Amino acid sequence: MEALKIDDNNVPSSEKKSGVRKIEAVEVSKVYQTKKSQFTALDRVSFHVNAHEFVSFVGPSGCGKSSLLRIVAGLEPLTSGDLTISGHEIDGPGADRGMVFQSYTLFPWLTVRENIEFGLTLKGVPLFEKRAIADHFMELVGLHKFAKSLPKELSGGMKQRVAIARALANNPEVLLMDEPFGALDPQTKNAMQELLLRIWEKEKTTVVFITHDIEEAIFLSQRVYVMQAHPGTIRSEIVIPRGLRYVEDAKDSEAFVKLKKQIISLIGHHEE
Ligand SMILES: Nc1ncnc2c1ncn2[C@@H]1O[C@H](COP(=O)(O)OP(=O)(O)OP(=O)(O)O)[C@@H](O)[C@H]1O
Repeated sequence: MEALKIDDNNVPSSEKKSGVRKIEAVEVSKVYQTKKSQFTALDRVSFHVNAHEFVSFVGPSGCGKSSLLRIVAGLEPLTSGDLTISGHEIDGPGADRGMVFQSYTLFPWLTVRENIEFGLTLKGVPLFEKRAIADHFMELVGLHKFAKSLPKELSGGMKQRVAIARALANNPEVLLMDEPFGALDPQTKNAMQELLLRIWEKEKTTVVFITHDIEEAIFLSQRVYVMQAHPGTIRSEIVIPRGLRYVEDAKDSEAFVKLKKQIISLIGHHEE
């Protein structure tokens, strides 16, 4: 794995400190068994995510991004290697991990409030507490006026805001996001990125984010793992200077564009 050297003078010292390891993957491989053959989707992938960190994975289609996230979510078993969350091996889905997918996964027959309260209802959280938690997260994603709306009455961006609120309401240690804004129009996508950053800064949830969109990964993350396909491996780990996104028109700044080009060339080189 090759590490790019990026000037991180803008990164506040608090972000430079190596934090507590939340997720640790050591040589994780995933081999899918089809009827006739085997397919290695991930080949000895090692990475880590510190507590409260925002880490993205980018890479060409088929490099195993979704497989990786599904393994971390416990939805898919790994074939070999070690994968721990807070030091514990992952052996299935758990309340410590919340998921937000690209496709809208809200319950269509439940209102916004009921969708957000769903996990809390399952856990038997008392009504008063449940209401207060849902109120907090509806406020956080700006949907308090839509508490009684059904998903079909909401736009795509609003549905994803409910999905984020629903995941966070369960107080997960890690938020796993698989192309959550992939189906949104550019304007809504930008607004959602800003919202997610505000939420992350406020709640300090650990976020693992999968995206095709290099610009999105640079804008949101503290670190980006660049993957390559055939077989899926990690090509590079890039530390994103935090100051990068806090300048005006951040995505058009020289440093941002330079970084984007570097990542494109890393991915492009291996897509040939
Ligand atoms: N259940 C499965 N059985 C067999 N092969 C699979 C299975 N799931 C994924 N694969 C293969 O593993 C590889 C990695 O798939 P994965 O969806 O993880 O990649 P990805 O990087 O998320 O792709 P994309 O960006 O296109 O969503 C692909 O070649 C895919 O065809």
